[in-house]
Amino acid sequence: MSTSSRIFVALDYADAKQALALVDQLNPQLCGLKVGKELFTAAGPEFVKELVARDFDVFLDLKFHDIPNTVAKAVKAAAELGVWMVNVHAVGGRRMLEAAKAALADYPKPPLLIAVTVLTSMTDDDLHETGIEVNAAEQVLRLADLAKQAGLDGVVCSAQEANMLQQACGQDFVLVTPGIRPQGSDQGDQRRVMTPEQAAQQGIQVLVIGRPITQAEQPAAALKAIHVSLTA
Ligand SMILES: O=C(O)c1cc(=O)[nH]c(=O)n1[C@@H]1O[C@H](COP(=O)(O)O)[C@@H](O)[C@H]1O
Repeated sequence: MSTSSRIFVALDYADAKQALALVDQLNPQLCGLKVGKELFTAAGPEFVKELVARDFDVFLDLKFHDIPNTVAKAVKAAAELGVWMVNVHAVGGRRMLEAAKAALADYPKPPLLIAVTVLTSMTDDDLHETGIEVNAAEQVLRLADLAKQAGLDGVVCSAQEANMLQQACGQDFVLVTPGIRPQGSDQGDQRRVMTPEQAAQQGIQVLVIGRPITQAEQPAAALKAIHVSLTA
């Protein structure tokens, strides 16, 4: 399979030392890195800068969701770190999304700005309990449409919704899909999942993969095996 999907490794570690033990074995030409809430809270912006300095494309996954002014400033702070991509929650609404987009207007090479739709850990029933009456796919479509109208570059969704969004939002709209699980690996808290091979076959631009790599006995080897499965 020849694929244009890029793997971003979710560095969900408790501290910089543990994260660097894996990063030291990775090639920035072959994968990007995602820094999320756990590692960012522990290791902070200096750690993000360190990864950028090592030439990795960094996805800063802090899922900003707040009033428009606050989110706009947070997104700007992310751009200052030199990250490649940053995300916000689409449910923050149109004005929040537009403010985030406007905050990046003056950067010659701004990070990609993407919106989280429905978390890949959520089922239709989970959504209904929060007062959302439609199913996950419909809600993903609605939020992706809103994000596109607000001028964002793409969305985070499950690979199960990729085909629907490619048709609705076009091939240039960036799809970022966590909830990727190689055949036979533990699903954990994820619910709307797909294998890396199936996801790559759909032409999804960014596959986010965490525990199947980071919890493996040999994480670098686990990543390599996934790469091989995508290019075989
Ligand atoms: O925005 C994200 O990255 C994200 C959105 C989403 O809907 N689901 C989701 O799992 N993520 C993140 O993607 C990573 C998935 O990790 P694993 O489930 O360990 O592969 C985690 O760091 C999550 O925080």
